[in-house]
Amino acid sequence: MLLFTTKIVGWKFQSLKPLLSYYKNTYCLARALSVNVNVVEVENGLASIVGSKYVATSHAICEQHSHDESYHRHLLPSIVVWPQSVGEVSEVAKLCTAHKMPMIPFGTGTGMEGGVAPMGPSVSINLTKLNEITDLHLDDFDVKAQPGVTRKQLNYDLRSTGLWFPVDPGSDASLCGMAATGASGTNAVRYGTMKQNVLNLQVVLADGTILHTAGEKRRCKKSSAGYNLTELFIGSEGTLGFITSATLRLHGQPEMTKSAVCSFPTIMDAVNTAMQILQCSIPIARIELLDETSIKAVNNYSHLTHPEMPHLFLEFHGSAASTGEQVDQTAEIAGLNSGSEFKWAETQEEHNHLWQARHDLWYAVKAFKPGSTAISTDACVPVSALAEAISHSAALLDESGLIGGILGHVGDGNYHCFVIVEDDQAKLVESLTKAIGKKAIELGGTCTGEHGIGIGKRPLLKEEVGEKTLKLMKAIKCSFDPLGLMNPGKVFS
Ligand SMILES: Cc1cc2c(cc1C)N(C[C@H](O)[C@H](O)[C@H](O)COP(=O)(O)OP(=O)(O)OC[C@H]1O[C@@H](n3cnc4c(N)ncnc43)[C@H](O)[C@@H]1O)c1[nH]c(=O)[nH]c(=O)c1N2
Ligand SMILES: O=C(O)C(=O)Cc1ccccc1
Ligand SMILES: [Mn+2]
Repeated sequence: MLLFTTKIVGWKFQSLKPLLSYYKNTYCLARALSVNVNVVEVENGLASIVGSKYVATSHAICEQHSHDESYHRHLLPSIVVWPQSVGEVSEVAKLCTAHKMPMIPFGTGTGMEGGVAPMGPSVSINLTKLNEITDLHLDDFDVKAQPGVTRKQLNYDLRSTGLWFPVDPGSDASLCGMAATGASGTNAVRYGTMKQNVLNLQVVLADGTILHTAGEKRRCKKSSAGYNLTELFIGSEGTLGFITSATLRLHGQPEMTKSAVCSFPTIMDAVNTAMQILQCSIPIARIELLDETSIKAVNNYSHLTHPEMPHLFLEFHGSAASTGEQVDQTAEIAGLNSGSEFKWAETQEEHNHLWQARHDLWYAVKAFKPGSTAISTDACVPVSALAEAISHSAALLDESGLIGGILGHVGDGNYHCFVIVEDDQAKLVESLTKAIGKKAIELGGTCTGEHGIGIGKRPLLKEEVGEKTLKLMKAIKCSFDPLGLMNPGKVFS
């Protein structure tokens, strides 16, 4: 499929032969991308090329760029490049377009839906070398971050300003990758998802065009000026272009933070508590459901001793008076649903340990059976439908006989059902994830609240949005990327 047949000239190399026999096309692309490359090492038939503007890679590096945190495994990228500036991203895009070479933006590779996995010969474009935080406006609560900046890095840099960026997938993902997947996490119930927290994006299109989705320098909290191209890019999963900076909305650090856990006899008691907290409009900052299996995983992995029962992990933000009021109301609702007394994180260490354990749940789940595969669903329903959705998933899980459990950002109606599988159980998992996605759709929800469509949920997208809407989405994609070079095989088949 690759179109490079040009003669290789102007290269210094140690051994060309293995490369040519295996990866002739890759090699030609590398040459197209940079004229000053020195091949310093040849490993497993692939080139490790350093000392150039763009860096091509060894087999190990290609392997690293062939997958994210999910089970999806396809091909290795033909080559990996690290542009050092937005101009270089544009240059790479122009070259790829000239050679009709598919391009895959790579953030930190923490995605859960195979978004960075090549489906055919492709260039993986690692954006982490662009890692500046610029344009911090303390008075306006906004900041601009390049794609190499992660959420932890941003919050570390902001720590003495009184401001913070609250969207937190448990991973230390890149902020632009988070925009690309429409990420959220535990604080979204209070502070919103990436959709509510991005004011503008700089993007590079497949043909190399550089533009700002809301217009250059725009950083206002509202705008009615034309189409909302910023939101169009949020959740686009690298299929529309490269996000090369994100202008983000910041928030004031809460005056007071209180965290507690509460156990319940049944998962439904916990879910009903969450629903009632929201229906009473308590401005809770975090309300996370962990079923019995999730608690077992957390206890084992993070050395905690929670009773092996369904739990809500809770966090309250505000002044002493307002958190006190929120806590009293929440405790009353939990009590009415047979919830236990709250167990408080008394010190900063306990607080950090509690939330780190929650954020590490993915690794805790994987540690259940080392060497096996963990699979996660990501349904989201209107909060009033949460009890029905979760009891449906719990029943399916029970019937399947698989090791698995349920956890969720229940304040948003978003929950993950996870299972641990062996390789020969793929069919079983496929039917389980499909059934959970379909049920969420039937209840007015979505098959993905935060992880994206990626590879595995492409058939569900049609079911969710309908044929006409899907056709329009494809037409939009085509107007940004007429040759279909941006992350092909993702979102759409
Ligand atoms: C332990 C753990 C826990 C969680 C999660 C992961 C892990 C490992 N996640 C998922 C993940 O962290 C989330 O999807 C991030 O937004 C992915 O960001 P990366 O930078 O890693 O993108 P990654 O590199 O994985 O890419 C993801 C997709 O975005 C595209 N992309 C990346 N950077 C881009 C850019 N600059 N321009 C254009 N396209 C780009 C890629 O092409 C790909 O399609 C999550 N998520 C969540 O929402 N809530 C949660 O609770 C969690 N929890
Ligand atoms: O931790 C989360 O909220 C995630 O989105 C990742 C995840 C999914 C399923 C099981 C554990 C962690
Ligand atoms: Mn999640």
